[in-house]
Order: sequence, then structure tokens, then C-alpha cells
Amino acid sequence: MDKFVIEGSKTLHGSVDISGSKNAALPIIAATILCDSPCTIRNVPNLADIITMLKLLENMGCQYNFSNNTLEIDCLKLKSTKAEYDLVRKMRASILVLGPLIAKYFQATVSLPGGCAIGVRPVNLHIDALKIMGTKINIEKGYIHASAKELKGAEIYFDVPTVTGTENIIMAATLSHGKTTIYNAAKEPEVVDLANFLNKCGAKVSGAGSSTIEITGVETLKGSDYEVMPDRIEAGTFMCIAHATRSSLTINNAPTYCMHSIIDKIKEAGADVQISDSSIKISHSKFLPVNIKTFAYPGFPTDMQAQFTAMLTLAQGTSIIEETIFENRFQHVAELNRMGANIIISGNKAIINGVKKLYGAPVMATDLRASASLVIAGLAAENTTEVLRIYHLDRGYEHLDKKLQALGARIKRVPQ
Ligand SMILES: CC(=O)N[C@H]1[C@@H](OP(=O)(O)OP(=O)(O)OC[C@H]2O[C@@H](n3ccc(=O)[nH]c3=O)[C@H](O)[C@@H]2O)O[C@H](CO)[C@@H](O)[C@@H]1O
Ligand SMILES: C=C(OP(=O)(O)O)C(=O)O
Repeated sequence: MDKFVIEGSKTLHGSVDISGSKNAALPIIAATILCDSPCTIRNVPNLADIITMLKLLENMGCQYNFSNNTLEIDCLKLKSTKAEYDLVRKMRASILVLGPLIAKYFQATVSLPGGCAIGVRPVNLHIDALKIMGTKINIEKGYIHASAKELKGAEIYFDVPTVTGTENIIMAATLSHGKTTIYNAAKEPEVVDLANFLNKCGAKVSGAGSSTIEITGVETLKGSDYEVMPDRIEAGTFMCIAHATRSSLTINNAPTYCMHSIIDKIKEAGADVQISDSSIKISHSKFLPVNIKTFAYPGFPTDMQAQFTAMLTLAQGTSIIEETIFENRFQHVAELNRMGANIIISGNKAIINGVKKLYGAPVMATDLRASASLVIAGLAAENTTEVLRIYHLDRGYEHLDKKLQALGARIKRVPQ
């Protein structure tokens, strides 16, 4: 296990390139199960979660080669349709193999992903929708056992717009008989990226990015060559890093077209931001408080909440952040308070009273974005911060330490 040792209070400068999106790459890799010929997927970030997804598919019989962010993957001959607990427990997104397996092989055994540090995270909506499409599902000994004679197109209404639920049902519907309509679908750009990949493989998916998605089943899908979209959450994290450390940075290859809520809120927090196509120039101007409420896209993403919380600890005034997606996503707060922040939790709100300075301390990462928030705090704080358990961070940030070092940050990865 590694930790980060950060010498803070250093202004950063230069430019950083954003990697491919974890949350777009994961469903696209799962979707290669549906294809009757090999796929080449480019701009795949080299992350722990991607490696877990590849091991999961390899255990089922897929063959792949992953180097220089390019994945060549052949899932033509699966010998198993089981996703074992040992891998699923490492990454909830493993549930994304359920839709493709049932669509292509009419059977799947997938360990229930269970909750995680940020909340209970049920998958009832995935399961209910697959049942409506003709899947029999039993849950036994922690596994989802799914089987079907055939999958039929259906009308699916989601109670809440679930991202991976929408992706699972799109994938299942691509090879179903007839038309599936998903109402109250998740509108996240990563859902659109998956739909674009599937359409390139010959699927008929329309409406992705809106709340109603229609999928007309086809007989087969062929493999294709596809480039994953850049990671809007990584880009947003670097924006928070720039503002919190009073730096000027250029963030290249950012999906600015889908970052409006993040860009608006950081401007409101006092950053100067200039956008030109996929490039963001950001520089610190003042430290203003802002109020934020997380929402499904196009609202402010819950995956940026912890990073903004860390940044706003230094604002001149009080900010209120309301978390509406996950019930337990404030675990970074106690650690930030150990660094001198003044944050009070009241129900699902964090009331952040800005302080003049943060002070370095040993802190513990509890989940992926909480880890990023502690790195932001450590970069802005006086003296030394040690961020323990950065394996959470390695799930979702490609070479964060190296990218920060190139910007002039004093950050080291050392064994814990
Ligand atoms: C791999 C991936 O893409 N992960 C993202 C995905 O997670 P994930 O797809 O797991 O999150 P969901 O969109 O499903 O969750 C949204 C809300 O719906 C609830 N819910 C979801 C499914 C279900 O069957 N029943 C149910 O009640 C959840 O508890 C949560 O309150 O979207 C989240 C919300 O933007 C992000 O934070 C995650 O980074
Ligand atoms: C919560 C996240 O990921 P996951 O859904 O894979 O846990 C995230 O990316 O912030």
C-alpha cells in the first residue's frame, strides 16, 4: 500500500493533459462482450478500476492487450458467464457485465456489488428492468443468478435516473427482440459515449443524453475502433487544484462541452476561467464562498463534491454544499477538519466556514473523490500532509502524482 507525502503551499504552473474517462471506459469495455469481432478502444485510462474490469473479462475468457492507453480486446469465446465476488468487491462498476452477458448468452451470475464508503448503492432498478425484459432473476448467497429464453424490448421507467442502470439496460436492449424505451434515463455524457460506441458497432440507440432513450434490437454487433471521451471529473479536479493553490494552469483535452455546472461554480468561487474548445485556462483571482447542490447531469456532479468541499474551506465566507445523490459522501470532512478546516455536517449538508489557512497533517483517504479532496487540501496547506490509503485514488486518477510533479507540486508516492 502507498501513501502520498505532499509539501504544500506551492503555486503550480504549466499545463496538464486530461486522460480518458473512467466512467465512460468501464461500460464500453463491458459492452465488448456483445461484439462478434474484436474491438480496439483508445484513450483508455490506465487505472486500477480498468485493470479490475479487464481481469473480470479475462476470467470469463476474453483476451486482451492493453498498452499505451489502447485496448485490443476479443470477447468472442467466453467460457464462463460468472463475475466472482473477489473482483466485484473491488469495484461496483462490475455490475456492468450483467446487461451484456444476459443479452448475448442468456445467462449471467454476477456477485451483488454491495455498498461502499459513499452509500448503500442498491441495484434494484437494474434488476427490475431486466425482469421486465424477460429475465428470471434469483438472488442467492450474494450472487445475482440471471437467465432468459430471449430478451424482449420493453418500456422501462426508472424511479431515479441511474447511470450504470441506464447503461446496463441499453446494453441488454441492443440484442433484444423489438424496441426498448427507457424513461427517466440518466443523461450523463458517459451514457452518450457508450451509445456512440454501440452505434459504431451496429446498434440502434437513439436519444442518449436525453431522459428518453430508444433502443431497437439488432441480430448481432460487430467490433469497432473507438476513442473514449476525456474525463470531466479529472478535469474538474485540476480546476479545483488550480484555484485552491492560487495557481494558473492550462488544462488540455477537457470535455468542456459537458462541464458547464463545474465551470460555472468555480467561476462563482472566484476563479478566472477561459475556455477554448477543449482547453481550459484557469487562474485564481479571489476566494469566494458558493452554495452547491449535487444533482444528476446536467446538475453539479456528486463526483466533484469532495473536491469543491476541500477548495471552499479557504473561501472568505460560508459555503453550503448539499449532497442529494449518496447518503454518506462526506467522509472527507472529518479529515479536512483535522487540517484546520471548519466544516459542520448537518444532515446531507456541509456548512463550510472558510479559514485563512490549512495545516498539513496525516490524513486517511476513504473513497476515490475523498482522496482527491485530501490531495487538494494537502497541496494548499502549510507544511507536510500525508495522504494514507491512496489505493482509492488509484482507482480513478491516472498518474496524478506525476501530473502534479510536472506542474511543480512537491508530491511523492512512498510505501505506507
Ligand atoms: C461507474 C460509474 O459510472 N459510476 C458513477 C455512477 O454510479 P452508479 O451508476 O452506481 O450511480 P447511480 O446513478 O446508479 O446512482 C444514483 C442514485 O440512484 C440510486 N439507485 C441506483 C440504482 C438502483 O438500482 N437503485 C437506486 O436507488 C443510488 O443509490 C443513488 O442514490 O453514477 C454516480 C452518480 O452520478 C457517480 O457518482 C459514479 O461515479
Ligand atoms: C463513485 C465513483 O465511482 P464508482 O461508481 O465506480 O464507485 C466515482 O467515480 O467517483
